[in-house]
Amino acid sequence: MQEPTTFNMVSRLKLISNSVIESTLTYKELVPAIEKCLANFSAGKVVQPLRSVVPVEPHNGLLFSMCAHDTSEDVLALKNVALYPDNHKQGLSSHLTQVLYFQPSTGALLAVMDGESITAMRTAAASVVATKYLAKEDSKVLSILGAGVQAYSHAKALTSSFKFDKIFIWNRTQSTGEKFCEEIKHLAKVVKFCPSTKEAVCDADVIVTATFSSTPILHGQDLKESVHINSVGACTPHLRELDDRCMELCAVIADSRVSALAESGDIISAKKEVLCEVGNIINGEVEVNRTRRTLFKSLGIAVEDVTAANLVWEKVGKQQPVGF
Ligand SMILES: NC(=O)c1ccc[n+]([C@@H]2O[C@H](COP(=O)([O-])OP(=O)(O)OC[C@H]3O[C@@H](n4cnc5c(N)ncnc54)[C@H](O)[C@@H]3O)[C@@H](O)[C@H]2O)c1
Ligand SMILES: O=C(O)[C@@H]1CCCCN1
Repeated sequence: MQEPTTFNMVSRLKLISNSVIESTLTYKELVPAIEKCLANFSAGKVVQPLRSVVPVEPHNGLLFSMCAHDTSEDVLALKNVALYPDNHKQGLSSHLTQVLYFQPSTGALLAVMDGESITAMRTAAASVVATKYLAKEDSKVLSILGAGVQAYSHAKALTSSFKFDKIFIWNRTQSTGEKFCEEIKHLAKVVKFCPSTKEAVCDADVIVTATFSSTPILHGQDLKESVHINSVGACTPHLRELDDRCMELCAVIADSRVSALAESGDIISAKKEVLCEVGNIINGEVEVNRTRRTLFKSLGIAVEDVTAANLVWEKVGKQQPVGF
């Protein structure tokens, strides 16, 4: 009998497309699953090395490799992200990603999933969890800086979990920002484009920063006394979205302390302490005063992809015939 090898196992491999994933994942299921995995992560139940990053300098690209084993759920996966900010010029997404989903008991590859919606939705779900624990309960004004994939998933996820009366949008390119406002106008009574970040954030209770900026776009002097920020961009040491004053004013809570100290340009440049991980708050180990200024520094961690991929596998992967 022929021994199973990687190559003859390929005939049983499931390939799961983005359209299938988009119609499968819901925030209703994803948010509690992400909350649980962030709690598991901070309780030491996840084996996850710091992700590796290969710069592809001639093409202004970065190739990330992110792997984790959630030992309490026994789920194993690896995500690749090709981050090419200039891809838009060729009509391609700036993040091209795949998730490899393994059988933990044998290491056999069970599925290759398109990572686009997984990345968009699990990142927004993590921000929902942070907002649940860190923002004021009566938050009514949401501000989003950016109008790309993450801006959209955050608008959808945050409004599906909390009720905002007003959403203020700023984007570097005004026409894209206005188009984005039109797309999300059903999500709040008022959805308005603001020509400056100051106008967009000065009344905000919750702020999302989701851009490729390499210099600060959010300034501490523009923040209210009480505000919660989900900072999603600036995930490499040379990028910044928040100025030093903003970093000084906020208590910083990360998805992963190790990732934040190694990867966040805002934390590294401002030499800012990380108070705790969001998982420490979920696990009841740390209490944070919601009426002060709080900042969730989201780097994106592999266990979030592992969790989202597992939901996809449980809902459609097992049943799906081989191939797309
Ligand atoms: N924390 C996480 O888990 C996580 C996950 C995925 C993406 N990200 C990061 O979030 C950010 C947004 O990702 P996306 O998928 O929405 O990308 P996208 O390509 O869809 O959108 C990029 C946005 O950044 C804006 N932008 C580009 N250059 C800018 C500049 N110099 N100044 C200000 N704005 C600028 C664009 O106008 C657009 O609104 C990126 O930094 C990305 O790496 C983080
Ligand atoms: O966690 C992620 O999926 C992304 C990869 C690219 C950099 C930002 N974080």
